[in-house]
Amino acid sequence: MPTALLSVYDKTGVAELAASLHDLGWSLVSSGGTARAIAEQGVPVTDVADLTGVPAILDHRVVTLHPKVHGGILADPTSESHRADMAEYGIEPISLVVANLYPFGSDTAFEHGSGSAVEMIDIGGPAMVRAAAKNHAHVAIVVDPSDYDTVVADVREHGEITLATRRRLARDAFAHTAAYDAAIVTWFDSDGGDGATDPEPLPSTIHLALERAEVLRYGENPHQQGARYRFSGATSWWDTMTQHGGKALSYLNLYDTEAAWRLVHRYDDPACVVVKHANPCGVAIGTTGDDLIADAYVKANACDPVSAFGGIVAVNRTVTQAMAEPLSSVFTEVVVAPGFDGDALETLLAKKNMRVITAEAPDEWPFDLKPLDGGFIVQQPDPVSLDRSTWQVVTETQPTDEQWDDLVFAWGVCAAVTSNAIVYAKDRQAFGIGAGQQNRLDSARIAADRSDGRAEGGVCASDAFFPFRDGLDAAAGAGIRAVIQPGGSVRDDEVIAAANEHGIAMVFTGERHFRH
Ligand SMILES: NC(=O)c1ncn([C@@H]2O[C@H](COP(=O)(O)O)[C@@H](O)[C@H]2O)c1NC=O
Repeated sequence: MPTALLSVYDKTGVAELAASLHDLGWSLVSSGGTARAIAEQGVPVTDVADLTGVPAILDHRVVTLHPKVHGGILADPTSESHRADMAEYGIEPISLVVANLYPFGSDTAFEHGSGSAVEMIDIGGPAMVRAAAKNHAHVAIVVDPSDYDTVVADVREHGEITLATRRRLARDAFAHTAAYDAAIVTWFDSDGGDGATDPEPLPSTIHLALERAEVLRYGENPHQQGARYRFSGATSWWDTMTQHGGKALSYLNLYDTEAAWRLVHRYDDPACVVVKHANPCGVAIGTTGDDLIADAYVKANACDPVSAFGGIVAVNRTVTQAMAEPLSSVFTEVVVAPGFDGDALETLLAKKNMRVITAEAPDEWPFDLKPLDGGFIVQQPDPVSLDRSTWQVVTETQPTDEQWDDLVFAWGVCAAVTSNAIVYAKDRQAFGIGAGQQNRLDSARIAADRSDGRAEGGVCASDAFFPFRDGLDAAAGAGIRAVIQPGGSVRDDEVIAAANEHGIAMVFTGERHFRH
């Protein structure tokens, strides 16, 4: 009669599994709480304390850590010396381990204070999981309740859990304990484990444990496979968002939607962002009329309607019917918002190719990783401050109140644009976004070209300093009256003099926002 050892934190389905195994002739051993859950269903089970002769001690820190348990899991029945040890110490073989761990890596575990978080570090569980996974030639290990049916089906069909299943389960088991340990390391790095040590922003090791959340139709191009992965055991707004019909999101939809969703959350006022190829091609704040979010959309779309075709639209307010109507006449891949009025949703869902998404605000992850041969280059994410208290006016001319509003707005947009980035804006509406050029002058030319005179009297934002006065002269030529940039060029004096010559107000933020 084969023996299964069951010791689970998440008791979902464990009594049903135990009942099935019992019906198939297995005997069952289980740790205290799990044994009770099984016995309550009338299934015979031996408490592990009766097997080891030692009760759970040290407040559950030592329960299954015993040679009779680990010997039973790790024994190789084909080994003569193992068989001799088993006979000498009265060890019975265990053919199946069902274990799931204290949920340390989950959001709930992090709600515990430091002291109780330590108690959420499972020791006996991982020891059993790793032991069974190591000995997968003879033992099956199940860490996920969704595998219970597979195990029962295997036993019914083959009289045992097949080697193929055992290998797959062992692989998943090691992935499970690796993710578990990664969560513990991350917890130490986030507050030093005791809340007293300053976390190191870029620690000596980074432990990524990712689980495939969805397989995508393809990657960036149809010949590349693509999938979305998330941190094991954690969820983000991507997991909680609701897609109201429409086709599945593609790899590029995910990438561009993230860019749009992040940028629109930079603003408190009703705002709309249109993104194409990860760069904004329209951004506006709603300022006029009864329906500010509709106003923001119409203005954002007007920035560059050619690029907005097939774009991603993000707003930071509920989508109204007044916004949905003009939006429905523009081919749009994705619209993402915190909510939709009922009639607006109906209007948009009538557009078969539009993916309509309700989502929560995005989170920030502590690392920004970019692949490099043999690893990644890692940095902290770029925090973009729109607080002007530390900014400095460096020209004789001071910005007017309206220009200040536009400068703050344009700085927020500019920091989300691929370098070199130049943004022309007026009345908190972007009119020209020059992105991704290898020289700043070309970005300025593109911004001026796209603005087509509409930013006259408005402002210009530059993600890095102007190395020469030519960019400033180009902005002046386009009728720009105020400029925001980090400053810090060896030719700042020359650039400031140019601004003074043109009677332009110029603000230095002291912070560069290159974006590659
Ligand atoms: N200390 C031990 O020997 C030990 N053995 C098993 N556990 C864990 O205890 C939980 C099950 O306990 P119970 O069956 O008493 O509810 C499982 O999450 C299992 O991983 C242990 N707990 C923590 O390390």
